[in-house]
Amino acid sequence: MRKIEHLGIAVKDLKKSNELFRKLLGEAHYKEEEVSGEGVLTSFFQVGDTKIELLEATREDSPIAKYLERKSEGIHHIAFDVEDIHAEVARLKDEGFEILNEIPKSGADNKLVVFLHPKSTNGVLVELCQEKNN
Ligand SMILES: C[C@@H](C(=O)O)C(=O)SCCNC(=O)CCNC(=O)[C@H](O)C(C)(C)COP(=O)(O)OP(=O)(O)OC[C@H]1O[C@@H](n2cnc3c(N)ncnc32)[C@H](O)[C@@H]1OP(=O)(O)O
Ligand SMILES: [Co+2]
Repeated sequence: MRKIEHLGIAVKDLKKSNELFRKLLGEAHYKEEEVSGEGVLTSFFQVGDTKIELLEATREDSPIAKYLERKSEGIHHIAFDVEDIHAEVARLKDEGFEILNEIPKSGADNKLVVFLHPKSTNGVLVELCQEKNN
């Protein structure tokens, strides 16, 4: 794990939250991107060498919609940058973590992503991400 790539925050209204986080961070988001496979519309803010990812649900069965039903807005996941996602998945599986998708899927911002079940990580949803073209 090289660094915290981003923190994911579940929000109800991306437009309003973009404005709120612009005020908070002093700089606007640098991109919005829909990831249809995950049922989310994301927006990214650069903070030093890491990022904040805001996530709004785009459909009822989106993980973000389910999360907001059960809990409230707030930190949804922590994402770590990894050099070799397949090697990390194998290592973490060996260590007994529950991998939600062993085959990396397409995330936002040109990344391959894998999630670990929060039940195996002290209640924190963990995302691994690897830059697609490295
Ligand atoms: C675009 C991409 C990117 O960055 O590139 C993204 O981030 S996409 C981000 C959106 N995509 C994802 O999150 C994909 C991975 N997530 C999932 O597969 C799912 O959301 C799960 C994490 C498995 C949760 O789904 P579901 O609630 O249906 O599952 P379940 O019944 O197995 O487990 C339910 C238990 O997990 C807890 N739980 C659910 N979501 C949680 C979260 N984000 N953080 C911590 N705990 C969480 C529930 O409160 C419940 O706890 P109790 O049992 O104690 O009540
Ligand atoms: Co994420």
